[in-house]
Amino acid sequence: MTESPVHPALWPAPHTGEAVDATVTVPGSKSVTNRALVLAALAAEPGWLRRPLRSRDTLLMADALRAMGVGIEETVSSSSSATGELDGSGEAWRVIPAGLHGPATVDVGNAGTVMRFLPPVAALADGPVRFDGDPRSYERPLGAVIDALRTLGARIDDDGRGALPLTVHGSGALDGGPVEIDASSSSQFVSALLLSAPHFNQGVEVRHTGAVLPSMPHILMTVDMLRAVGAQVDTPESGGEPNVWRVSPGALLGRDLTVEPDLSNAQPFLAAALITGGRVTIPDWPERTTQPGDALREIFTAMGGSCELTEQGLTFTGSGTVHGIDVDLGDVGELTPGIAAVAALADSESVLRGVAHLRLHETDRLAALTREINALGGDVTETEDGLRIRPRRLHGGTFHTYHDHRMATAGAIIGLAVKDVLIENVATTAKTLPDFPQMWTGMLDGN
Ligand SMILES: O=C(O)C1=C[C@@H](OP(=O)(O)O)[C@@H](O)[C@H](O)C1
Ligand SMILES: C=C(OP(=O)(O)O)C(=O)O
Repeated sequence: MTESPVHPALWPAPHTGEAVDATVTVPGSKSVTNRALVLAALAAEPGWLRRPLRSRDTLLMADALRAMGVGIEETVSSSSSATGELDGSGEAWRVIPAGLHGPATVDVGNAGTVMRFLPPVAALADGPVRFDGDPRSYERPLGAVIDALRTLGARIDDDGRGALPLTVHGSGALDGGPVEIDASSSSQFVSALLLSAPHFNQGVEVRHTGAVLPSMPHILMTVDMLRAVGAQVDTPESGGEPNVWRVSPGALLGRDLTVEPDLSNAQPFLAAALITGGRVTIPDWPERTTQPGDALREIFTAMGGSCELTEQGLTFTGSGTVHGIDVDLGDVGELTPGIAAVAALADSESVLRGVAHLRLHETDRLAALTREINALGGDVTETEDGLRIRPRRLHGGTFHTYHDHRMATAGAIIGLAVKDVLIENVATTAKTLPDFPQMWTGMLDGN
């Protein structure tokens, strides 16, 4: 772990001895919103994005596309926004595609989706696009995307480390064609190349050469969303070769898309029902989805409790006991911090497998979870590809978050069951869920 705990603000995590009983409306999916923005920006006609997530990661994506010339306007139902700024008051974004222009500057923050999905878009711009971001963005893997784009015809200046900061010198078009890529450290490498590929002269054929490929549902999300805007995509699931995806060149439709709630952001609220033996309903839980958070129905049921999907949404009911679990989370890695928090409160040991790549997420999540749960009296050890968690009686203390939104929500889960837990820099949840503290206290008030 390279970062040290720095932020002074400490948030007393709400604690309760009672079963929670609440309905929690969760804002839109980060992953869907940021894909939809890219695809709408590349479409041949304007489109709508309804109930988009407004959070740091998605506002950075919107700002970056705007910097390259795309129109993104906030609309409200009764009157239109005076300035067109994305101030969060509107209900939908209207995306008006335009020729992509440089020079432009893109701040990726610490958003994996922005730092991976946009360099291929920038390669289509007619001038240089400079990418920079938070200190952690310099450490997150990007070299495979840079190399792949060079193979496909792009000119990119970086400092030779295969990471940010960098400049993509867009020339208005990209050849495209076949490319090999090792995406074992992030599925976002594959998604990035596929999303822009309808605009490459020859489309793309992406061949993953690595030993493992994490977060497969997120690649399926990319493929589904591409097809929904008219792209032709051949995949291993549609009878193609294993680990090979092909996208044909072609125009994309402007669509009217309503974004599903972010099921990974629903996780802490479902966890609250599980660990307090309570009940939480998440409205608008989709019947079918590619979001990895849907796996929580199975995982949290195996850890105790039950769930029911009705017209009201997904209701999860805790049984009053929490069991440990032995599970491969390779497909659903972003759920690991929340599952680790619940596992620390369980009645038996857990082993979380298949998530070595989490060492390169917002922070080294395996090290951060181990250090912070153990600082509260826990017994967590890192394995080669995950965590072994032996539940212990935990005590209060400061839970550091390392600029990682999911560390903050993991700490809040523990604080619900353990008195006097202080979350350092809970504001880091703004990456994907700016209202988290209010939503969390609202849940305890039964809202
Ligand atoms: O494509 C996406 O929207 C995402 C893919 C996953 O990344 P990795 O494959 O790097 O884990 C996931 O963890 C991240 O939160 C979002
Ligand atoms: C890994 C995550 O984010 P990013 O999109 O920045 O990779 C996450 O949200 O858990």
